[in-house]
Amino acid sequence: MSGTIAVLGAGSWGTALALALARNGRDVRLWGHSPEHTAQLAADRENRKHLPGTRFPNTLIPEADLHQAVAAAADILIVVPSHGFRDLLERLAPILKPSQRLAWATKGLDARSGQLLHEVADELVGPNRPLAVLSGPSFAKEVAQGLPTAVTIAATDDSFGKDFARAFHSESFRVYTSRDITGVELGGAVKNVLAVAAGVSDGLGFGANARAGLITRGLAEMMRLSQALKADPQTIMGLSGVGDLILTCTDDQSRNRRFGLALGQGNSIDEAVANIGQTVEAVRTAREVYKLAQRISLDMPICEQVYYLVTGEVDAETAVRNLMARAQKAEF
Ligand SMILES: NC(=O)C1=CN([C@@H]2O[C@H](COP(=O)(O)OP(=O)(O)OC[C@H]3O[C@@H](n4cnc5c(N)ncnc54)[C@H](O)[C@@H]3O)[C@@H](O)[C@H]2O)C=CC1
Ligand SMILES: O=C(CO)COP(=O)(O)O
Repeated sequence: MSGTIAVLGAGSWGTALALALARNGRDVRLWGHSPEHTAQLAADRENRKHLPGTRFPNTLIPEADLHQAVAAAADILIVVPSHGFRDLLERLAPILKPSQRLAWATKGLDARSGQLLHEVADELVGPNRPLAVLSGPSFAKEVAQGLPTAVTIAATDDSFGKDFARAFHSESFRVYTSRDITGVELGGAVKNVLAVAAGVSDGLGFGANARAGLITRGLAEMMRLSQALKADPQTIMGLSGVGDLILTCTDDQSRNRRFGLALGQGNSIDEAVANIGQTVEAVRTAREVYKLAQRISLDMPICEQVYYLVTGEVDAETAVRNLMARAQKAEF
């Protein structure tokens, strides 16, 4: 990755990643789907409105026009919420050049088909285009502030993986490479669902034992799903699996955890989503993970109860009772 990188998606994560790339000496075009928001970013290069103290380097250029952002770029990084991933790829398909490689930092599954995002990318802009995913324990605000962070980049193509990692890698942003796209994507999607469960438990005041139990049994569900989909179990023990699971289940910067906390404290789904005011991926991902587990007859009881919660079929206390009432079984 030596030329300009187009970061498509100017929410908190796209902006933080654009900052990380630009600070690392890369030319970046940052496209957002709201022209007003992009204009505001261009007018406020000190980033005072969103995150004071995170000035945009001169090499970071907000761009309201998708075609211009893509035309200027050697490679593309998508950072829109998962519900916008397929639509954006459909817009990109006719304008991407064959030489442009495609990466994303979106966490979730395709809401229309339940597919993993690399399957959607392969279908819409493949089949031979190098693809990569960036994931791991990384709150946008901390990355934007330049605080130490470690993530994983999994790529279909070793040279793309290495180039993309190099574009980000710095003293404050450590990037590990992987070939296991499926495992990295699964970890990033499922941890959001489990963070809701951890939040619910804490919102109900269940304490530290319950939280640690949920994280550990949640990890077992993540592992089971990754094995069923032929991902590498080691990936689940890495940054994009257990690393992000711990981060998201234990720190209130997580929107998914805060969503669960709000439900545990008796708020409705709509109230919780409105109060957070940003993307809460698990509201959709819980549905997709549930359907996937059903399709392949996989036991994922915590994810299942989160699905019943987000579809309004149970309340927080019933979800917990349902989990605790399960038959006794061997741990492994
Ligand atoms: N914020 C974080 O700390 C991290 C977020 N992520 C992931 O990054 C993705 C994006 O999340 P955030 O930037 O945090 O969300 P955000 O809520 O901060 O911003 C989302 C942005 O996407 C735009 N948007 C909404 N619908 C869209 C569509 N259909 N097409 C294009 N753009 C659309 C919104 O205008 C907004 O600017 C999610 O999948 C999230 O899980 C991953 C790691 C860290
Ligand atoms: O993925 C994240 C950190 O790695 C952000 O989590 P939330 O979307 O729950 O805020």
